[in-house]
Amino acid sequence: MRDVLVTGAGGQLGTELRRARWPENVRIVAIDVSDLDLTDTDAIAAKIAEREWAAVINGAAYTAVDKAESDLVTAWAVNAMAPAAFGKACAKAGIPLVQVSTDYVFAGDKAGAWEVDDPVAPLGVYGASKLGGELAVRTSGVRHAIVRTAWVVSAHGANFVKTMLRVGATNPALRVVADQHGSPTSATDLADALLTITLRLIEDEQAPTGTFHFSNAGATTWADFAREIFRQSALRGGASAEVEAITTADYPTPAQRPANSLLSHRAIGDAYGITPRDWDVALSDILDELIGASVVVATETQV
Ligand SMILES: NC(=O)C1=CN([C@@H]2O[C@H](COP(=O)(O)OP(=O)(O)OC[C@H]3O[C@@H](n4cnc5c(N)ncnc54)[C@H](OP(=O)(O)O)[C@@H]3O)[C@@H](O)[C@H]2O)C=CC1
Ligand SMILES: Cc1cn([C@H]2C[C@H](O)[C@@H](COP(=O)(O)OP(=O)(O)O[C@H]3O[C@@H](C)C(=O)[C@@H](O)[C@H]3O)O2)c(=O)[nH]c1=O
Ligand SMILES: [Mg+2]
Repeated sequence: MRDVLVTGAGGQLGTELRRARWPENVRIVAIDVSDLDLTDTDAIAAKIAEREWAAVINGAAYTAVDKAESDLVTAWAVNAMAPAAFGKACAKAGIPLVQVSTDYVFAGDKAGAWEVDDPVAPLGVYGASKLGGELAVRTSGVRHAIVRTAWVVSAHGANFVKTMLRVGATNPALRVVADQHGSPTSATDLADALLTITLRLIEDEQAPTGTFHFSNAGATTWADFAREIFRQSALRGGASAEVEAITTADYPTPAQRPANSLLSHRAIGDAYGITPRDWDVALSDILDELIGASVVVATETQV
């Protein structure tokens, strides 16, 4: 049996990694803060030394983007120091580390999709702390894959889809920013991609390492994403609301966010043959789980 340690067990990604179709000889040991507090770097080293792990997927993070602006010590502890500790401990144990990172390492000022080696320039504490985690993993000497993703959504945990459905249930109209561009990512699809990468890293010492991008395919804005959520929700008899397109300036937040978050899939396609499906198709699976499958109304003539 190969044991794979997964942090962030109760998060969006951790939940989907637990549900993913791992081979029978792989056991997922998913842990949360009660098993291991990631601000305790000694405890991280002890957890890795505890047994012979096959690999580690660090799916936990401090993901409250606005809160991080005023809580930077905790954000840096979880997002940078913990990956550093995992990098060091996994290098010592000779096992691969899969670290998850974010589009928010980029400034968002590029016209096209961000390539893995494009210059990073985070706009806020969350992005900077995640970049710190990337740099620490890269310089730890561990065999690693850093997978940047963006706009992660799922039927579980806190995310934009669930926020829209909750707020849309009691409000006829919502104001949503229309000048931030990106691709939503189903946590289920991200988990599948990480499964592929992790298994290759376990099985093959020569498996591709380095930095990769994964999101679902297709570009949208938060406003158009919200519209599609309500369109598909209404088809299922769920909440619906009008979406008023606003600018980032109309929606002030503590943290600045990138205007363009689009991630290129070139590296992950070349190295691992992973080609993501369209984001609106992935969204449909999430709404099936949250609301139920779409109702097909039969138009029968009553006699
Ligand atoms: N969500 C998104 O839109 C995006 C996420 N990412 C990255 O993807 C990865 C997965 O994110 P996602 O699943 O959405 O995040 P979630 O916020 O859903 O889950 C994060 C998990 O990390 C845990 N965690 C936080 N602090 C600690 C700590 N001190 N010790 C142990 N566990 C802790 C949380 O536990 P608890 O809830 O108990 O605090 C939670 O289970 C992260 O690396 C994130 O940075 C990248 C781009 C977009
Ligand atoms: C709820 C709401 C949000 N917005 C805006 C704010 C923001 O620009 C955008 C999305 O809101 P969120 O709160 O989901 O944004 P945010 O938490 O910044 O999402 C980010 O999380 C981190 C962890 C990442 O790594 C990123 O990839 C990204 O997914 O929509 C509105 O315009 N209207 C609204 O009613
Ligand atoms: Mg958020």
